[in-house]
Amino acid sequence: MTLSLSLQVRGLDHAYGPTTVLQHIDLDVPAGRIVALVGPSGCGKTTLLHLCAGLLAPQQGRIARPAGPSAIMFQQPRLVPWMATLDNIALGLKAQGMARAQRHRLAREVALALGLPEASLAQYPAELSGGMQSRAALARALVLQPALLLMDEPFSALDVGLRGQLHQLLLARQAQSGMAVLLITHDLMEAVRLADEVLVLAATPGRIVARYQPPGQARARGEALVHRCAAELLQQPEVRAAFGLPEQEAPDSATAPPAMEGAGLWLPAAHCPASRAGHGC
Ligand SMILES: Nc1ncnc2c1ncn2[C@@H]1O[C@H](COP(=O)(O)OP(=O)(O)OP(=O)(O)O)[C@@H](O)[C@H]1O
Repeated sequence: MTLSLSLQVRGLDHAYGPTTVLQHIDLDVPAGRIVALVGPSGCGKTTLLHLCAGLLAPQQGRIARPAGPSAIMFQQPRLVPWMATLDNIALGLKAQGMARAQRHRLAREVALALGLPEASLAQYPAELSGGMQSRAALARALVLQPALLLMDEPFSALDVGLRGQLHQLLLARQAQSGMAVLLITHDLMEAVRLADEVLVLAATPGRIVARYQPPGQARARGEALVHRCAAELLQQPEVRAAFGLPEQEAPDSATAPPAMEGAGLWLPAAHCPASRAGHGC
């Protein structure tokens, strides 16, 4: 099956002054897929997301974005404090010039689908819980029906239950809409739980050192499979080195566990040329 490409990055380098923070980044996020970018603090994840969003200009290399609208979701909800929740959610539609009644109708629809109570829509952000603010931020992004959704650790400040709920809501919406999602996370388990492809970024300079495709559809992945896949990924020397973990000792063949069933497809980045990335390499 040929997947139409939504986001394509080729040969991207970026430096802040004399310091190179991203080197030779190649990635594809096809429509209808979630690609997770995982790596240690400071490896350049946010810089890469900002380049993909057009918030920073590429210094070298090229980025092709989809023709449709893009939306970005940050770690903090970043709601406008003096606007009611409904107006916050409808903000992007207002910027597109949509009439007030229509944008409020669409914003209400998405907000309720994401579990925000009707009463919260007239409240100001300071009156909402942290979880409700995160739902509002997700609603503000989804109401735009983006062809591309860029997410910078949007769930990292949430408790495990709420994070799980928002994961499910994101997957359900994504399955309906066919948008492409680039998700940045520190959390390997979250990456394996949600993504069609996990890219591991190492630091200094930031570069992709491993590409991993967890098996099956994200919505069908159970916890046990997610744990097994994350463990498999963490056995790879490139991934361990990226996260500063010590090398693993060679397994004792007498006591080594059997090969993991249902595990995903892993390749070090060097064995996965850009031309094949995202296409079942
Ligand atoms: N505007 C800037 N000017 C100079 N250096 C910067 C700037 N923004 C980021 N950096 C540096 O670039 C490197 C990558 O930063 P970036 O925020 O992209 O990493 P990250 O992987 O998102 O980190 P974290 O996971 O901690 O958020 C870091 O060393 C950071 O200090």
